[in-house]
Amino acid sequence: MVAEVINGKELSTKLKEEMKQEVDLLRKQNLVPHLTVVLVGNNPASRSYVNGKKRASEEVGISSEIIELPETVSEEELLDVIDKLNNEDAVHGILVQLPLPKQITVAHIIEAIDPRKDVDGFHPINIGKMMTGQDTLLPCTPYGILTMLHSKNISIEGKHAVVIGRSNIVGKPVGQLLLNENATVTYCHSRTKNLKELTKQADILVVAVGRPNVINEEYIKSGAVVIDVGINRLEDGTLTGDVDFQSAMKKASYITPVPRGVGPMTITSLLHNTIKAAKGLIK
Ligand SMILES: Nc1nc(=O)c2c([nH]1)NC[C@@H]1CN(c3ccc(C(=O)N[C@@H](CCC(=O)O)C(=O)O)cc3)C=[N+]21
Repeated sequence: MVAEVINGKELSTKLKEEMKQEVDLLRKQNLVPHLTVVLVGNNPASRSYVNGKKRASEEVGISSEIIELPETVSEEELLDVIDKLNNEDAVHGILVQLPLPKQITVAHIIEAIDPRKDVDGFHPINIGKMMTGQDTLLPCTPYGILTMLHSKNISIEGKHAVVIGRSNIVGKPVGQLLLNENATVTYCHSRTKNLKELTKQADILVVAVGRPNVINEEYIKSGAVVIDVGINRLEDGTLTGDVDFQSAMKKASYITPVPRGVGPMTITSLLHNTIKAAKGLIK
């Protein structure tokens, strides 16, 4: 079997065209969706991601701004910035780029964001709504992954989904979204003892480890759907996922590449959430 590649870049282009139409209509009603991104410090990867988000916003007509704060900013000062944005009616979405410097406790920042403006879907209220199956702003990477599966009409109900990774921003919520669509979900992580035994049972395998080449054909059941969430920058500057793509191609039915896979879909979800927040759909 040779897997079909799910091209996230192409899918995101198509979805951005649809969103542009919707934003054009909103603009005619004098509603200009606005995203504010807060960037702390000078991490080049963060800067590059933030620029990608701004560029994508412009493509669909969402207005966006980047607030840059120094690496030395205090938690109090950052909370102050968030408070102002919470109270600014023209700001519909607030995203604080992670990671943050160590003097700042991430949970304090996330909890300070108005849940209705939490376009990352990281606020505990939004996580709780997601867990209880209520409509809300969903975490961008997991939502992007579900959109990729839906785009290929890949059925989720009754399937065994194995998620490797248990971060709050990817592993845990992607498992929850798959469960919400009636998958049987297994979480694996660094303390899992029989990883290969478990991954070989997966109909849908989501790999969010953060290390290159941790999964190859030996870990994959024939015909499985393989979703690679890894973004690893190698020494020569190239990007690679967590999955050995060439090897996995031989076993999977569908596979997502890196780059041009999950990454662009994360940004597409952010735009979707910003439009949803602007429309005031989140109570
Ligand atoms: N508050 C917050 N929200 C985030 O959503 C968030 C974050 N912090 N911190 C960092 C991670 C990472 N992330 C990516 C988004 C797009 C690509 C992406 O578009 N990647 C392209 C390649 C881009 C390139 O060449 O550098 C691709 O995979 O094809 C990657 C990574 C969002 N994150």
